[in-house]
Amino acid sequence: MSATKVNPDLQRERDNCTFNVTELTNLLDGGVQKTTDRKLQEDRVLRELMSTNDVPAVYLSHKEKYEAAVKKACAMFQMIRRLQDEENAGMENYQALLGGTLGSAILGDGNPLTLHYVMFIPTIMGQGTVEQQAYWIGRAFNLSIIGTYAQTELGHGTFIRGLETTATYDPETKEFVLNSPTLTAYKWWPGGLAHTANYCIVMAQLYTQGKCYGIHPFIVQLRDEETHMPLSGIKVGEIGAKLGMNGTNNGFLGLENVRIPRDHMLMKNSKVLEDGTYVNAPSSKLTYGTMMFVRVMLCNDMCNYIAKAVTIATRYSAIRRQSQPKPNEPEPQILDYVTQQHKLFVGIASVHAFKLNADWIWNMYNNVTAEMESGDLERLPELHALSCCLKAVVTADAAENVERCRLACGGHGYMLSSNLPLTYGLVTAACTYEGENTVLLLQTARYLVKAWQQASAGNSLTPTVAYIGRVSKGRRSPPWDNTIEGIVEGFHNVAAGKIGLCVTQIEKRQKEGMSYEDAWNMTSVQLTSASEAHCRAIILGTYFNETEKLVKGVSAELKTVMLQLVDLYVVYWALNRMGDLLRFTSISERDIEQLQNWYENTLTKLRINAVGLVDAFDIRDEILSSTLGSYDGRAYERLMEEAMKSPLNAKPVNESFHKYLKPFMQGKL
Ligand SMILES: Cc1cc2nc3c(=O)[nH]c(=O)nc-3n(C[C@H](O)[C@H](O)[C@H](O)COP(=O)(O)OP(=O)(O)OC[C@H]3O[C@@H](n4cnc5c(N)ncnc54)[C@H](O)[C@@H]3O)c2cc1C
Repeated sequence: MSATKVNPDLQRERDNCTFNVTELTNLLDGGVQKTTDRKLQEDRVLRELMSTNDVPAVYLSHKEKYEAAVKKACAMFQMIRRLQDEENAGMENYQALLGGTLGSAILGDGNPLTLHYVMFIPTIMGQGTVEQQAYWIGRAFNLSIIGTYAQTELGHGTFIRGLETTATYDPETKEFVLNSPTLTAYKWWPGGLAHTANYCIVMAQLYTQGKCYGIHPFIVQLRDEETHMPLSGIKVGEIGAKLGMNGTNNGFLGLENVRIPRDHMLMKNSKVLEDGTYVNAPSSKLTYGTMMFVRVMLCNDMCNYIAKAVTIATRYSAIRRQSQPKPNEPEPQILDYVTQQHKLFVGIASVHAFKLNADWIWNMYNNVTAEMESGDLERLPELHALSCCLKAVVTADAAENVERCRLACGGHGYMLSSNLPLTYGLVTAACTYEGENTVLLLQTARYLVKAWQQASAGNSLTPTVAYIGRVSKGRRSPPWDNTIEGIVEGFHNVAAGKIGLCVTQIEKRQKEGMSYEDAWNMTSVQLTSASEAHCRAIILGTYFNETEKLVKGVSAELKTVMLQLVDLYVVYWALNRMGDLLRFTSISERDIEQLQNWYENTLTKLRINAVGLVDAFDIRDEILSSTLGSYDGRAYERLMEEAMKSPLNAKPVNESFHKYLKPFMQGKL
């Protein structure tokens, strides 16, 4: 770590830490070797790609930001290409450079080439025939062509069947003709579409022999490979400035009689034959695998962003002193305020909880895939339901945690140089892309309602919803048990109780004459709440169970802290959802009082290790990119150094004084 002098308050925190920080770092990385590899990779990438003398990106214009992002993205992928050649490495280099750690250190506000790697190539691999893969993948992998993925339109995002772009087969020429029949049919959002990509996977309604066969993927060339000029019939551009991710070059696309060869339709699943005959393939489960992979990656990325935010806010809270609660005593570190601990420590625990949950669902995915190969599809809907709600809850919690960390830094957290606002921009976007969160929660709710109905009919349920069976049979909930296991059980009762109420409500509304759809819509606030409760129960239970396993192999000191984090997280959520627990369990006023004390005592126990816990995330200064969170704690010096980089500080008097202020002040304007 940094050799510069460390702020004495921060140093004291490190001296007082009760566990071995490196032991925890290794555990979080997945082993000593993985930590060593990660550090080596960081050394190499940062040495080559971080330029210290650039003007801070926040002072660039929108256009300059894009141009700088393209320059860095090219340097990044040039490096990956070399590393892949030298080491014959797997996907680790891509994962690190596209994600929330190294990727966001180099391109802090998004990467215009991300979609090429995370959507264009995987879609060709998942949905292209072997011949199509052979034709496209090589060129795509070495970036001879740059692609993106265009699904969302101006008029439709969630409702895919409502997309309006058409691809009509012309058997005369053996081509598809693509059109955007209306303004709302324009593709809108795809990353890299505006000025970066020259190819694109366009999702369009397939028409052949006069019939519509629904949404299918087509590879469309957008720009000339030499001049980069848009091809005839292609109307392409940028959608404009956004809350964040201003480096991703999100674009729009209109198509006017654009002709593409028949074999540019990705035909692994369904085909259109030369004469225009449509051949429907048996539904492929492969697309499901890609989706699971993306969602798990997203959960891991969210962990990285929360870890960053909470590292910044915790270190800053250790060096920041404010107020004087006891007369004649020095101002305390703001980390000593229990309200501050309440804001920060749940963020630290969330990183652990989400990491373990992401690993757990990934293992489950691999097991279910193995079952599928032997023809057993039983757990597929369960896995789908889980991945939907987990994505929704993790991204929403990540956004909440990052924003809370920003607020925890007071005014300085509002500075872009704290890197908290930019991090929020990246995280909150994930609440919308890869499935809008409310819509995902409602998808899980459909599964839960079905599970309730199956249980009521006496059928057995798959493991993650087995608890519904117990409650749906009307057994009284057991007496409240004020332990971690008891709280997790309580959350199961809340989830099952909420699902049961939703089912009752829907049935009642239908009996009163509502259609099922209207009854569903009328009940949807409760349905999303039930879905979230189900997810909370899973997250809490998994975090507890997986930590119990993990601590068997760690030192006694680390074990104590890891279990304290579990206590904190589970009790935090119990207090946070007290209304639900009161409604659906037999928790008493006395239990609540005990929980509140337990929570406050756990905050106090964790206080001494707060800095050690965020140090264990081992996020180096270049990746944190924050004036407030650096390892040495020189927040004030860095704030001033960054302020001096503002272009407004280049001259003592700004021209506007002579042009406007002075004449105005002297009454001449
Ligand atoms: C940063 C960013 C990057 C993106 N990148 C891409 C990309 O590369 N390629 C691409 O194709 N798209 C991309 N998207 C688009 C993204 O996938 C869509 O925005 C997303 O699917 C949501 O669709 P929408 O915007 O149409 O919202 P809508 O679906 O219109 O949602 C608006 C509101 O309506 C609600 N709603 C909608 N349907 C229902 C329902 N059935 N029940 C209850 N409520 C409902 C939602 O909950 C939400 O509150 C990106 C978006 C963002 C923000």
